[in-house]
Amino acid sequence: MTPARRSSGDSARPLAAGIDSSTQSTKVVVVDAGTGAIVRTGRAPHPDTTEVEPHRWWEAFTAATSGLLEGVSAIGVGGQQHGMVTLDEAGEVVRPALLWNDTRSAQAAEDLVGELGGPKAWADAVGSVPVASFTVTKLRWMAEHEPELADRVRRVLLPHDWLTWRLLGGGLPVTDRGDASGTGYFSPAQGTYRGDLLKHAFGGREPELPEVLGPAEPAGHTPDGMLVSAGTGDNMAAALALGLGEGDVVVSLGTSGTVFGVCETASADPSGVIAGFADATGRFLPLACTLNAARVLTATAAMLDTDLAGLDRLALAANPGADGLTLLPYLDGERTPNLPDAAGSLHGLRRANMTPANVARAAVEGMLCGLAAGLDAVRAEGITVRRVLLIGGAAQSAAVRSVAPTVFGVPVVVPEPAEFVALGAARQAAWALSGAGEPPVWSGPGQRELAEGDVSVGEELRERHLVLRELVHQVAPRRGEAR
Ligand SMILES: Nc1ncnc2c1ncn2[C@@H]1O[C@H](COP(=O)(O)OP(=O)(O)O)[C@@H](O)[C@H]1O
Ligand SMILES: O=C(CO)[C@@H](O)[C@H](O)COP(=O)(O)O
Repeated sequence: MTPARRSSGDSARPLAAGIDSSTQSTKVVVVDAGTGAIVRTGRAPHPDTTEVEPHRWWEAFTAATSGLLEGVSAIGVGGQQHGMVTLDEAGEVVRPALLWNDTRSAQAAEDLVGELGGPKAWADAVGSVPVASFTVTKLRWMAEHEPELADRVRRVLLPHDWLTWRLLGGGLPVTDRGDASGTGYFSPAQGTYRGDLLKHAFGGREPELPEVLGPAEPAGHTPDGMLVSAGTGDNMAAALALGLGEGDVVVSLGTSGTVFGVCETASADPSGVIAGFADATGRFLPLACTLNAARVLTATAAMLDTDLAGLDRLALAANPGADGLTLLPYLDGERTPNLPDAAGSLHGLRRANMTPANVARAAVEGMLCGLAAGLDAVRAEGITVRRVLLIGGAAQSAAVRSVAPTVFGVPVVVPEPAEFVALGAARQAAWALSGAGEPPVWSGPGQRELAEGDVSVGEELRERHLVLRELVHQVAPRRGEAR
């Protein structure tokens, strides 16, 4: 049946919707497609686990969009990267999706890197050296641990691919080069899948993969006529919303901590620190990702028997440097550096400095120092860091805003309002709707520049972080030390 198309003529000002289906929740923005002005917003939580039944994302999407999509002409989905969604012959989910932050495939990652020529060969082939986050390692894990289930898999999708496919009401799944570049079986430089790597990883099985659409290519229409854009990964969507210029580097503090900029050439970092992703406009998005960001603050607040506002108050009451306390927050293991089995450390304790305020401060400083190391890695890729754009849930924290300029050592701005993944997905949808060669020009977000940091304190904090990191490297379980 031909869907009833909603043309932009249905109303004087067409609306576009953007979805952010990230680790902890689904967020929705509905905007004026011409200006980007926000008209409506919604959100709904996701389960707090590292394997999730994809239908739970659909439930969250349904709840978050309830009553919001009336009159919307186009919709796009930005999703958490890397998650493994497996479908059988009938399009049913074979097993719950393994998310980017599920580290069970760490050994599979090491094995794959060793089997197929080592880190440089992987970086050259797919732009990244796979760690447990990457889809290809999850497929290897499944082939080894759940071979009967693996035999049933006919298609492999990413979270945003699956949601887009559900929005379209079925048919052949699609993706975009941004999200595809996080699989470990797609070459961002060539713009093609590496079916040979997928087949090897998945024990000789050759599941079908979604077609890779161009940045503004429509994926189709929903049964009731909304245009659906290709969608992309959440970091790529945020980059599209922010319209990054020369010298702009984003630090996103969600469940993951990410550091990225946009450039014209593909990255291939054999150290594995930088993932050489593609972006959502036809360019590239070198990115460093830590496993421990916003949740370091929620976990520390819980330990101190307070809430996030209380944690802010404590951290701001402490001296810079937390009187010598250093927290290395590998609370869920770590991805960068690749220490999936490591644990966190609190170092430098003395009777005089063991206060809740110092622990709160050390948590904020420790989380940010991990991202400062990511900034150095992005610089090493040739990206100029003139200023940091601070986004993600934990960018709302007053303590984070106070400490970030010191730790990063460059000017830091906080763009407002906050939901840039959803806004980027909406911008992509508006772009696909317009049929134009370039994304719509929206007035950029309001920006607040944070007060300048203290250069010498910043240097000392980063140095302390690196020293503790070296110590932890020496005692961390050996498997994680390969890179
Ligand atoms: N004021 C705040 N201070 C510190 N953390 C915050 C604050 N507001 C939200 N967060 C944290 O931000 C996280 C959610 O951020 P978000 O970017 O939406 O994550 P994700 O995209 O991974 O789902 C949660 O862990 C939440 O506790
Ligand atoms: O794995 C990565 C990037 O490579 C993560 O950034 C995920 O894309 C999840 O993002 P958040 O939910 O933390 O925003």
